[in-house]
Amino acid sequence: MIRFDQVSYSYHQTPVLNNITLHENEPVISAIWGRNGAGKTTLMSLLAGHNRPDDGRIQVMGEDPYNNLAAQKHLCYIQENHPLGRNWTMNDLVRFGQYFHPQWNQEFAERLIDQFELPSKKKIVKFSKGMKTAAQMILGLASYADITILDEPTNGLDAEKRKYFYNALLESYEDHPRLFLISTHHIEEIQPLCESLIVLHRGDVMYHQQMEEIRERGVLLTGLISDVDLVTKGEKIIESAQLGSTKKVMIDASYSREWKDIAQAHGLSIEKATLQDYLVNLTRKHEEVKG
Ligand SMILES: Nc1ncnc2c1ncn2[C@@H]1O[C@H](COP(=O)(O)OP(=O)(O)OP(=O)(O)O)[C@@H](O)[C@H]1O
Repeated sequence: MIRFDQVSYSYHQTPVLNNITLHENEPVISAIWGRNGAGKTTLMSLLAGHNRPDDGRIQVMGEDPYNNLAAQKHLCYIQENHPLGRNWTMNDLVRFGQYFHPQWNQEFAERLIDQFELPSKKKIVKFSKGMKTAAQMILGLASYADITILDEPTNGLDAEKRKYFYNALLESYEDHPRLFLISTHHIEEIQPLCESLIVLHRGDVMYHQQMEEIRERGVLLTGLISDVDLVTKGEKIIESAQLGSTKKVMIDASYSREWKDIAQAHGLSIEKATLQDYLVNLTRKHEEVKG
């Protein structure tokens, strides 16, 4: 469905994406995670055809997305602070959606507008931050575009509205499976919905894996320093802290039956790290190793 082959991109001679290769061949919900400045927005805007790579090739449904209507008809890219007409109301936004997206689902759009309690005649520029985000997400979800790209889709949404968004995302995906690429800093909330995870780090694809594999990773062990050191010898430790005679470490391993047995045998407490903490530590460790 999408392909990046050895793609590089720089802003004014400063490299931002370095020789990226990334293929997503199936309709899945895929999360893109990375720390600030990792290159997520740049990658998404290249995919949407807003910019052209310096090197390499990008394809959307077999087409180069840059300046190409044949690719654009498959795409819906909702940026953070998506540019909308100054005088637009929700009625205008829906008309725009119907006009630009051949697979637009009007009934779904109307239902979401009701659910998010968005006034149909008020100018969107006068909406609150969360209401603006909801308006943009309705455009993305109801587009039913084959490739839907959402940049930080829950920014400014309160807990209840985020829940509405996740339910709407799942409903629309189940109704019409397609590729969703969703960049987020809030990986814990969205990970149950995602089948794939792309981790971008300093302009490189550090991981592109099945979510079910990566969500099991990150084991926290706590106990006496000597016991912790003994069982973690040879393991990849991605975080470590000591307090008196107690040590707590996070290791880059799967939270398995085997690790639970080892912990019990050595009197250590064991927990699953959150995915967010695991990814933060993993990318930090990567930086330390690379120097
Ligand atoms: N228009 C631009 N001109 C120059 N540099 C830019 C421009 N846009 C982004 N950059 C730089 O490119 C790098 C990647 O930025 P990008 O916005 O793609 O990262 P991101 O992963 O989306 O970050 P965040 O999580 O903070 O939104 C950063 O170093 C940023 O400063």
